[in-house]
Amino acid sequence: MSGPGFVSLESSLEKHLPDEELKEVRRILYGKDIKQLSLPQSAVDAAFERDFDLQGYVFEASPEQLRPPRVARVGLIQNKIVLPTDAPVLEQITALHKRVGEMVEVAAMCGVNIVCFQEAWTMPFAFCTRERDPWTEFAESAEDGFTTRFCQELAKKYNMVVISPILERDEIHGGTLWNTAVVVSNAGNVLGKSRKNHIPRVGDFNESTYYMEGNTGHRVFQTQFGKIAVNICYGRHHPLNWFMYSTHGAEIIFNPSATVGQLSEPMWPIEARNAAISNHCFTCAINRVGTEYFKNEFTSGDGKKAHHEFGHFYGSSYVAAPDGSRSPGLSRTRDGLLVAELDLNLNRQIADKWNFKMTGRYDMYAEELTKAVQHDFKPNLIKE
Ligand SMILES: NC(=O)NCCC(=O)O
Repeated sequence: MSGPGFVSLESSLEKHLPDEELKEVRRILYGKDIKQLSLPQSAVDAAFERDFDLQGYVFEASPEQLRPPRVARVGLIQNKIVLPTDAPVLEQITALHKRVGEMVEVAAMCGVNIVCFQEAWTMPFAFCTRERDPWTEFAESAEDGFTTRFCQELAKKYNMVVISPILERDEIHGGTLWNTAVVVSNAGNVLGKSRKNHIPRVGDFNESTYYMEGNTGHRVFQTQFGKIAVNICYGRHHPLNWFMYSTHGAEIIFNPSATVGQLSEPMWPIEARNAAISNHCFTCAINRVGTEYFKNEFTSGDGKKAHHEFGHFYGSSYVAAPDGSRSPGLSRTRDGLLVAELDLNLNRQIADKWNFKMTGRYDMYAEELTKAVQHDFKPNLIKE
């Protein structure tokens, strides 16, 4: 059942497993028990009235003698599009600003310091259609577009870092398009942007029709609340992409995504979590939610019938920690805000325990990779 009929793995386990067994299943599936974060009643009420899932968790670290805890609260927002995909472009964008704006207000009530939205949050995920019109009209300047200005207002109002993944129009380079996350500091300044490094060519993810592989490398943004990076969607299938953000010092790596049940759901709980473990950092996986309908049929190049829908975006956003623990996921079917309090001291504590940065044979890999990318590479393959 890859569609909207199944609410979440967590609710299914709770419904069907006896308490003692559930505890063991959780231990094995989710790692150490993480505490629920107590959220203000005003926030709980507002989420109920505004009809979205609100969950909060705490990832603690051990007390240290020389360092005080380094606590940051992150907010992950997943949402459906608001208007039909054939509504006028500006109305669609404005309706999404309004919806996400009211969710950010609740994030502020919960004390969130850094909020991240889903991939291409101001638009339907229309790249499946391969049509240019009107979808390229959703593209905006990362520096001073309508949406960036909106995020700057949110950032200033709530003293919150805002990560805003958009379709970028780059006027300096001939109006080219990019899939870009804009990072706005809590003072409301555009700290910078980070472009999607890996562009999918799978199923209906026809994004290569619109934009190319990003050219901003593995930027890490020093914010007041910690060093953050943004590994956009398809980059989560590339362990070296996570690794490079971590190599540049990222303490929290956000993964704003848009992916559907039929394609990737069994991979979803593993990839960002594995990245948190192998890189000694926190990761935040955010997926779009809902089913989007497009007026013109499109095909998937697989001999099957043309269709109007991409499939169900299954939400299930979650946070993973370097010790292998993770939060439950948000709903598969509803808009949601996941608030997580992270003690960033956990990163070094786990690094000191497991030593992956020390035991990693990066010099050996660097040398072998340098050879492997040459056209005349000879694999180290021994035959009888
Ligand atoms: N948006 C995007 O890159 N999706 C690709 C499909 C996937 O990574 O599951």
